[in-house]
Amino acid sequence: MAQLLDGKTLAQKIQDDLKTKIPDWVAKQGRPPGLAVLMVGDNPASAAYVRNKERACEKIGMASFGKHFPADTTQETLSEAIAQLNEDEQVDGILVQLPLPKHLDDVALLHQIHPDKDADGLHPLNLGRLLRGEQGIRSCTPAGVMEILKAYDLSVAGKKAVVVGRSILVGKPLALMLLAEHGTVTMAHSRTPDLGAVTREADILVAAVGKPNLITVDMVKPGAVVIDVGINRVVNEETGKGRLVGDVDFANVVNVAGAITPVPGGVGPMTVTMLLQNTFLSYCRKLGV
Ligand SMILES: Nc1nc(=O)c2c([nH]1)NC[C@@H]1CN(c3ccc(C(=O)N[C@@H](CCC(=O)O)C(=O)O)cc3)C=[N+]21
Ligand SMILES: [Mg+2]
Repeated sequence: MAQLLDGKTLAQKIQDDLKTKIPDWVAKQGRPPGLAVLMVGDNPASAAYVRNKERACEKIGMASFGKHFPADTTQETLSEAIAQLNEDEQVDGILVQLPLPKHLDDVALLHQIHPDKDADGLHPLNLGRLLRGEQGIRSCTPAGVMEILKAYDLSVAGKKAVVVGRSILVGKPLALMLLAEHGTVTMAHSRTPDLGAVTREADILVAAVGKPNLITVDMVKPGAVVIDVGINRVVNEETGKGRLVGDVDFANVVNVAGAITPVPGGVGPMTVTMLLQNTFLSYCRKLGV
């Protein structure tokens, strides 16, 4: 059986650490770090994520400023809201919950967030810094993956890493982070022929596509580290209950992999934690520490 990479416990540990640090800062600076979450519409999955983020803020003593807008909100209204948050001294991190309703231009809004308040690490300046190997705010999900590897002493240097999925949210930035840690990185995606032949080479295999059971046991090299970034809600036909699964056929792959992240309880909780950490670091930087 593979070693379980417990992102939930690691996330808890990092959040506890932030929770211990924050009161001292509040005492000295007169205010807590603050995160603003912009959400548009009432997509139930987004609403649940946003609630989680706000609850996590509250738990560690960070201020959260929820900005919830109706589904028919205009680009101008949102643009105005971001401009205000950019100026707001209480706000250290700004996040636009994705996906946005179709009529809105999400990229234009992401570009508008001040790069120093870009808690999600999706502003082109921060992505450019990652590409160049400069310091900057790193996107949360890939940063969470790297934290898991580090916490479990799974070194990347010299390893063959295969990232399946090339989104700007996960696949692309994660490939760059693995490369920065001296991995030999391959990016695979929906147009990759014979995906299994590629993934079987991986010492570190990351699935970030959003397709249940995409990675089957025959696609995994024995002993490989398997990181499952997929978050898929599926309904059990018999019970009618919804549950969360990743992109990896966990039940079978767990018998072959050397280490594996579960879903839930793997990468997901780390994403939220990295968002808090990014906001805290922006706060510290702003105060010149
Ligand atoms: N601007 C933006 N930034 C994001 O980072 C972002 C986003 N938009 N839109 C949606 C996706 C998705 N995402 C998740 C965060 C936490 C869990 C998470 O905590 N998952 C738990 C389970 C949660 C549950 O049970 O529903 C787990 O895997 O254990 C999942 C998914 C962030 N996203
Ligand atoms: Mg893709």
